Amino acid sequence: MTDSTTRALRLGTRRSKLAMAQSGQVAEAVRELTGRPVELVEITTYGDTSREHLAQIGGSGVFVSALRDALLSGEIDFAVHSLKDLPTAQPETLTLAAIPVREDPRDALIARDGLTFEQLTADEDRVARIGTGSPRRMAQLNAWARSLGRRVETVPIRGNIDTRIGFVEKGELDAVVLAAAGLTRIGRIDEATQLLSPDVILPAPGQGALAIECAAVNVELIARLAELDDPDTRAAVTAERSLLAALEAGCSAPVGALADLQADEQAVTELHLRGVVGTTDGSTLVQLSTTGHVPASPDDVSTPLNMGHELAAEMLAKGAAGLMGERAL
Ligand SMILES: NCc1[nH]cc(CCC(=O)O)c1CC(=O)O
Repeated sequence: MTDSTTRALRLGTRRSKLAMAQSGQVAEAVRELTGRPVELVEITTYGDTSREHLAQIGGSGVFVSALRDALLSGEIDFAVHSLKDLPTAQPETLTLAAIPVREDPRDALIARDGLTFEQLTADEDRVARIGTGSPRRMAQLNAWARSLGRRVETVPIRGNIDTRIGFVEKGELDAVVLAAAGLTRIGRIDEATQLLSPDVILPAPGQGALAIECAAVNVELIARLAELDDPDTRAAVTAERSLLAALEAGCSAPVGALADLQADEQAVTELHLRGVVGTTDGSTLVQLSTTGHVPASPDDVSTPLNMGHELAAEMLAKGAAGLMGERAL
Protein backbone atom coordinates (compact mmCIF):
# COMPACT_ATOMS: atom_id res chain seq x y z
CA MET A 1 0.00 0.00 0.00
CA THR A 2 1.37 3.41 -0.92
CA ASP A 3 0.58 6.38 1.22
CA SER A 4 0.29 9.45 -1.01
CA THR A 5 1.51 11.75 1.77
CA THR A 6 4.82 9.98 2.45
CA ARG A 7 5.90 8.37 -0.83
CA ALA A 8 8.75 10.00 -2.73
CA LEU A 9 7.83 12.91 -4.99
CA ARG A 10 9.07 12.31 -8.54
CA LEU A 11 10.84 15.27 -10.15
CA GLY A 12 11.21 14.92 -13.92
CA THR A 13 14.41 16.41 -15.31
CA ARG A 14 16.49 16.57 -18.44
CA ARG A 15 19.85 14.87 -18.25
CA SER A 16 22.05 17.87 -19.08
CA LYS A 17 24.44 19.17 -16.45
CA LEU A 18 22.47 22.43 -16.21
CA ALA A 19 19.11 20.67 -15.85
CA MET A 20 20.50 18.28 -13.23
CA ALA A 21 22.00 21.19 -11.29
CA GLN A 22 18.79 23.18 -11.19
CA SER A 23 16.60 20.14 -10.52
CA GLY A 24 18.91 19.09 -7.68
CA GLN A 25 18.62 22.53 -6.12
CA VAL A 26 14.81 22.52 -6.33
CA ALA A 27 14.66 18.91 -5.09
CA GLU A 28 16.49 19.99 -1.95
CA ALA A 29 14.10 22.91 -1.37
CA VAL A 30 11.07 20.62 -1.86
CA ARG A 31 12.49 18.03 0.56
CA GLU A 32 12.89 20.73 3.20
CA LEU A 33 9.45 22.14 2.53
CA THR A 34 7.47 18.89 2.50
CA GLY A 35 9.63 16.54 4.56
CA ARG A 36 9.18 14.00 1.77
CA PRO A 37 11.90 12.31 -0.26
CA VAL A 38 12.31 13.61 -3.81
CA GLU A 39 13.44 11.26 -6.55
CA LEU A 40 14.90 12.53 -9.86
CA VAL A 41 13.42 10.88 -12.97
CA GLU A 42 15.49 11.47 -16.13
CA ILE A 43 13.50 12.30 -19.25
CA THR A 44 15.08 12.67 -22.70
CA THR A 45 13.67 15.54 -24.75
CA TYR A 46 13.73 16.23 -28.48
CA GLY A 47 15.91 19.28 -27.85
CA ASP A 48 18.58 17.00 -26.32
CA THR A 49 18.71 14.52 -29.19
CA SER A 50 18.35 16.78 -32.22
CA ARG A 51 21.53 18.04 -33.87
CA GLU A 52 19.70 20.65 -35.91
CA HIS A 53 20.06 24.31 -35.04
CA LEU A 54 17.38 25.44 -32.62
CA ALA A 55 16.25 28.14 -35.02
CA GLN A 56 15.70 25.42 -37.64
CA ILE A 57 13.81 23.02 -35.39
CA GLY A 58 11.70 26.13 -34.89
CA GLY A 59 8.68 26.15 -32.68
CA SER A 60 9.05 26.87 -29.01
CA GLY A 61 9.44 24.40 -26.25
CA VAL A 62 11.54 21.64 -27.80
CA PHE A 63 13.09 21.10 -24.37
CA VAL A 64 9.84 20.94 -22.47
CA SER A 65 7.33 18.78 -24.32
CA ALA A 66 8.65 15.41 -23.09
CA LEU A 67 8.62 16.67 -19.48
CA ARG A 68 5.07 17.89 -19.95
CA ASP A 69 3.95 14.55 -21.41
CA ALA A 70 5.39 12.86 -18.30
CA LEU A 71 3.48 15.27 -16.03
CA LEU A 72 0.19 14.62 -17.84
CA SER A 73 0.64 10.83 -17.82
CA GLY A 74 1.38 10.89 -14.09
CA GLU A 75 4.88 9.44 -14.59
CA ILE A 76 6.27 12.40 -12.62
CA ASP A 77 4.77 14.77 -10.01
CA PHE A 78 6.57 17.96 -10.96
CA ALA A 79 9.14 19.33 -13.39
CA VAL A 80 11.68 22.14 -13.25
CA HIS A 81 12.17 24.23 -16.39
CA SER A 82 14.33 27.20 -17.29
CA LEU A 83 11.53 29.72 -17.64
CA LYS A 84 13.06 31.20 -20.77
CA ASP A 85 12.64 27.85 -22.55
CA LEU A 86 8.89 27.69 -21.78
CA PRO A 87 6.46 28.74 -24.53
CA THR A 88 4.37 31.74 -23.44
CA ALA A 89 1.04 29.93 -23.99
CA GLN A 90 0.33 28.00 -20.81
CA PRO A 91 -1.77 24.83 -21.39
CA GLU A 92 -4.82 24.66 -19.10
CA THR A 93 -3.86 21.15 -18.03
CA LEU A 94 -0.58 22.35 -16.49
CA THR A 95 0.14 24.89 -13.75
CA LEU A 96 3.28 26.87 -12.88
CA ALA A 97 3.10 26.13 -9.16
CA ALA A 98 6.13 28.24 -8.29
CA ILE A 99 8.61 30.66 -9.83
CA PRO A 100 11.41 30.88 -7.23
CA VAL A 101 13.74 33.85 -6.68
CA ARG A 102 15.56 34.54 -9.91
CA GLU A 103 19.31 34.31 -10.44
CA ASP A 104 21.25 37.10 -12.18
CA PRO A 105 19.27 37.61 -15.44
CA ARG A 106 22.22 39.07 -17.40
CA ASP A 107 24.15 37.53 -20.25
CA ALA A 108 27.86 36.92 -19.71
CA LEU A 109 30.81 37.11 -22.09
CA ILE A 110 33.51 34.47 -21.91
CA ALA A 111 36.36 35.79 -24.03
CA ARG A 112 39.93 34.72 -24.68
CA ASP A 113 42.66 36.28 -22.55
CA GLY A 114 40.18 37.72 -20.03
CA LEU A 115 39.00 40.37 -22.49
CA THR A 116 35.88 42.53 -22.36
CA PHE A 117 33.71 43.24 -25.41
CA GLU A 118 35.24 46.72 -25.79
CA GLN A 119 38.78 45.28 -25.71
CA LEU A 120 37.86 42.43 -28.04
CA THR A 121 36.48 44.81 -30.67
CA ALA A 122 39.26 47.42 -30.34
CA ASP A 123 41.62 45.67 -32.77
CA GLU A 124 40.74 47.12 -36.18
CA ASP A 125 42.77 44.56 -38.11
CA ARG A 126 41.06 41.57 -36.66
CA VAL A 127 37.27 41.15 -36.50
CA ALA A 128 36.41 39.26 -33.32
CA ARG A 129 34.43 36.05 -33.83
CA ILE A 130 31.76 35.59 -31.14
CA GLY A 131 29.76 32.38 -30.87
CA THR A 132 26.03 32.41 -30.21
CA GLY A 133 23.06 30.67 -31.78
CA SER A 134 20.62 33.24 -30.46
CA PRO A 135 19.23 35.85 -32.89
CA ARG A 136 18.57 38.09 -29.85
CA ARG A 137 22.24 38.01 -28.85
CA MET A 138 23.41 38.42 -32.46
CA ALA A 139 21.21 41.50 -32.98
CA GLN A 140 22.37 43.23 -29.82
CA LEU A 141 26.06 42.26 -30.10
CA ASN A 142 26.15 43.59 -33.65
CA ALA A 143 24.31 46.78 -32.63
CA TRP A 144 26.73 47.28 -29.72
CA ALA A 145 29.74 46.87 -32.01
CA ARG A 146 28.22 49.37 -34.47
CA SER A 147 27.69 51.89 -31.64
CA LEU A 148 31.42 51.61 -30.86
CA GLY A 149 32.26 52.06 -34.53
CA ARG A 150 33.47 48.45 -34.70
CA ARG A 151 32.42 45.15 -36.22
CA VAL A 152 32.07 41.64 -34.86
CA GLU A 153 31.35 38.38 -36.60
CA THR A 154 28.65 36.36 -34.85
CA VAL A 155 29.08 32.63 -35.42
CA PRO A 156 26.08 30.33 -34.90
CA ILE A 157 26.91 27.57 -32.40
CA ARG A 158 24.87 25.07 -30.42
CA GLY A 159 25.53 22.59 -27.68
CA ASN A 160 25.57 22.56 -23.92
CA ILE A 161 27.39 25.18 -21.86
CA ASP A 162 30.65 23.18 -21.59
CA THR A 163 30.69 22.60 -25.35
CA ARG A 164 30.17 26.29 -26.04
CA ILE A 165 32.93 27.42 -23.67
CA GLY A 166 35.12 24.77 -25.35
CA PHE A 167 35.14 26.81 -28.59
CA VAL A 168 37.01 29.58 -26.73
CA GLU A 169 39.27 27.17 -24.81
CA LYS A 170 40.32 25.52 -28.08
CA GLY A 171 40.95 28.89 -29.73
CA GLU A 172 38.25 28.35 -32.38
CA LEU A 173 36.33 31.47 -31.35
CA ASP A 174 37.35 34.69 -29.59
CA ALA A 175 34.35 34.60 -27.25
CA VAL A 176 30.95 33.13 -26.51
CA VAL A 177 27.91 34.68 -24.83
CA LEU A 178 25.96 32.63 -22.30
CA ALA A 179 23.40 33.28 -19.57
CA ALA A 180 25.13 34.15 -16.28
CA ALA A 181 22.53 32.08 -14.41
CA GLY A 182 23.43 28.90 -16.27
CA LEU A 183 27.14 29.49 -15.59
CA THR A 184 26.41 30.04 -11.91
CA ARG A 185 24.32 26.88 -11.69
CA ILE A 186 27.02 24.67 -13.19
CA GLY A 187 29.76 26.38 -11.16
CA ARG A 188 31.58 28.19 -14.03
CA ILE A 189 30.56 31.84 -13.46
CA ASP A 190 34.17 32.67 -12.48
CA GLU A 191 35.13 32.15 -16.12
CA ALA A 192 32.95 35.04 -17.29
CA THR A 193 35.19 37.88 -18.44
CA GLN A 194 32.33 40.43 -18.47
CA LEU A 195 28.75 40.57 -17.26
CA LEU A 196 26.82 42.35 -19.99
CA SER A 197 24.78 45.31 -18.79
CA PRO A 198 21.09 45.26 -19.76
CA ASP A 199 21.74 48.77 -21.08
CA VAL A 200 23.52 47.11 -24.02
CA ILE A 201 22.26 43.50 -24.03
CA LEU A 202 18.76 42.77 -22.76
CA PRO A 203 18.40 39.13 -21.70
CA ALA A 204 15.75 36.73 -22.98
CA PRO A 205 12.33 37.09 -21.32
CA GLY A 206 12.40 35.00 -18.14
CA GLN A 207 16.16 34.43 -18.25
CA GLY A 208 17.63 33.36 -14.92
CA ALA A 209 14.28 32.21 -13.53
CA LEU A 210 13.07 28.66 -12.99
CA ALA A 211 9.50 27.39 -13.23
CA ILE A 212 8.17 24.49 -11.19
CA GLU A 213 5.32 22.89 -13.10
CA CYS A 214 2.63 20.37 -12.09
CA ALA A 215 -0.40 18.80 -13.71
CA ALA A 216 -3.31 21.16 -12.98
CA VAL A 217 -5.29 18.35 -11.33
CA ASN A 218 -2.58 17.98 -8.66
CA VAL A 219 -4.09 20.76 -6.51
CA GLU A 220 -2.60 19.67 -3.17
CA LEU A 221 0.95 19.59 -4.47
CA ILE A 222 0.45 22.91 -6.29
CA ALA A 223 -0.66 24.51 -3.00
CA ARG A 224 2.43 23.14 -1.19
CA LEU A 225 4.91 24.17 -3.88
CA ALA A 226 3.41 27.69 -4.02
CA GLU A 227 5.50 28.42 -0.92
CA LEU A 228 8.59 28.38 -3.15
CA ASP A 229 7.12 31.16 -5.31
CA ASP A 230 8.72 34.62 -5.26
CA PRO A 231 6.01 37.21 -6.09
CA ASP A 232 8.56 39.82 -7.26
CA THR A 233 10.14 37.39 -9.70
CA ARG A 234 6.70 36.27 -10.87
CA ALA A 235 5.64 39.88 -11.52
CA ALA A 236 8.83 40.64 -13.45
CA VAL A 237 8.81 37.54 -15.65
CA THR A 238 5.06 37.88 -16.23
CA ALA A 239 5.66 41.32 -17.73
CA GLU A 240 8.57 40.05 -19.85
CA ARG A 241 6.67 37.03 -21.14
CA SER A 242 3.53 39.07 -21.76
CA LEU A 243 5.63 41.35 -24.00
CA LEU A 244 7.01 38.32 -25.84
CA ALA A 245 3.53 36.80 -26.27
CA ALA A 246 2.03 40.05 -27.55
CA LEU A 247 4.85 40.40 -30.09
CA GLU A 248 3.83 36.90 -31.21
CA ALA A 249 7.47 35.90 -31.13
CA GLY A 250 8.86 32.51 -30.18
CA CYS A 251 11.81 31.68 -27.92
CA SER A 252 14.21 31.87 -30.88
CA ALA A 253 13.06 35.33 -32.02
CA PRO A 254 15.37 38.34 -31.59
CA VAL A 255 13.44 39.65 -28.57
CA GLY A 256 15.02 40.80 -25.31
CA ALA A 257 13.10 41.91 -22.24
CA LEU A 258 13.87 42.70 -18.63
CA ALA A 259 11.65 43.95 -15.83
CA ASP A 260 12.97 45.15 -12.49
CA LEU A 261 11.03 46.02 -9.38
CA GLN A 262 11.88 48.94 -7.18
CA ALA A 263 10.16 50.28 -4.08
CA ASP A 264 9.80 54.07 -4.42
CA GLU A 265 9.81 56.64 -1.56
CA GLN A 266 6.21 55.80 -0.64
CA ALA A 267 7.10 52.09 -0.60
CA VAL A 268 4.93 51.51 -3.68
CA THR A 269 6.49 48.91 -5.90
CA GLU A 270 7.40 50.18 -9.34
CA LEU A 271 7.89 47.79 -12.21
CA HIS A 272 10.22 48.98 -14.95
CA LEU A 273 9.98 46.96 -18.17
CA ARG A 274 12.44 47.24 -21.06
CA GLY A 275 12.08 45.49 -24.40
CA VAL A 276 14.09 45.21 -27.60
CA VAL A 277 13.58 43.69 -31.04
CA GLY A 278 16.16 43.91 -33.80
CA THR A 279 17.55 42.58 -37.02
CA THR A 280 20.34 40.06 -36.44
CA ASP A 281 22.88 42.32 -38.18
CA GLY A 282 22.20 44.96 -35.54
CA SER A 283 21.44 47.66 -38.11
CA THR A 284 17.99 48.35 -36.65
CA LEU A 285 16.76 47.98 -33.08
CA VAL A 286 13.41 48.96 -31.63
CA GLN A 287 14.01 49.49 -27.93
CA LEU A 288 11.38 50.90 -25.55
CA SER A 289 10.56 50.90 -21.85
CA THR A 290 7.64 51.58 -19.55
CA THR A 291 7.00 51.91 -15.81
CA GLY A 292 3.94 50.88 -13.79
CA HIS A 293 2.83 50.49 -10.20
CA VAL A 294 2.40 46.94 -9.01
CA PRO A 295 -0.33 46.23 -6.47
CA ALA A 296 0.71 44.64 -3.18
CA SER A 297 -1.30 41.46 -3.79
CA PRO A 298 1.14 38.79 -4.95
CA ASP A 299 -1.63 36.95 -6.82
CA ASP A 300 -2.56 39.90 -9.00
CA VAL A 301 -0.48 39.86 -12.16
CA SER A 302 -2.86 42.04 -14.19
CA THR A 303 -0.52 45.07 -14.08
CA PRO A 304 2.55 43.19 -15.37
CA LEU A 305 0.38 41.50 -18.02
CA ASN A 306 -1.00 44.83 -19.23
CA MET A 307 2.43 46.48 -19.22
CA GLY A 308 3.80 43.74 -21.47
CA HIS A 309 0.87 44.07 -23.88
CA GLU A 310 1.08 47.85 -24.00
CA LEU A 311 4.82 47.93 -24.54
CA ALA A 312 4.45 45.35 -27.33
CA ALA A 313 1.80 47.50 -29.02
CA GLU A 314 4.17 50.50 -28.91
CA MET A 315 7.03 48.41 -30.29
CA LEU A 316 4.83 47.04 -33.09
CA ALA A 317 3.77 50.61 -33.93
CA LYS A 318 7.47 51.40 -34.34
CA GLY A 319 7.92 48.55 -36.83
CA ALA A 320 8.94 45.67 -34.53
CA ALA A 321 7.07 43.02 -36.55
CA GLY A 322 9.11 43.69 -39.66
CA LEU A 323 12.33 43.02 -37.71
CA MET A 324 11.37 39.59 -36.43
CA GLY A 325 11.99 37.60 -39.59
CA GLU A 326 9.67 36.11 -42.16
CA ARG A 327 6.28 36.45 -40.60
CA ALA A 328 2.89 37.66 -41.72
CA LEU A 329 2.45 41.22 -40.51
N1 LIG B 1 18.82 28.44 -24.23
C1 LIG B 1 19.35 27.44 -23.35
C2 LIG B 1 19.31 27.85 -21.91
N2 LIG B 1 18.17 27.80 -21.22
C3 LIG B 1 18.43 28.24 -19.94
C4 LIG B 1 19.77 28.57 -19.86
C5 LIG B 1 20.43 29.00 -18.62
C6 LIG B 1 20.01 30.33 -18.07
C7 LIG B 1 18.61 30.48 -17.57
O1 LIG B 1 18.13 29.75 -16.70
O2 LIG B 1 17.96 31.43 -18.02
C8 LIG B 1 20.35 28.34 -21.11
C9 LIG B 1 21.75 28.51 -21.51
C10 LIG B 1 22.11 29.87 -22.02
O3 LIG B 1 21.30 30.60 -22.60
O4 LIG B 1 23.28 30.26 -21.88
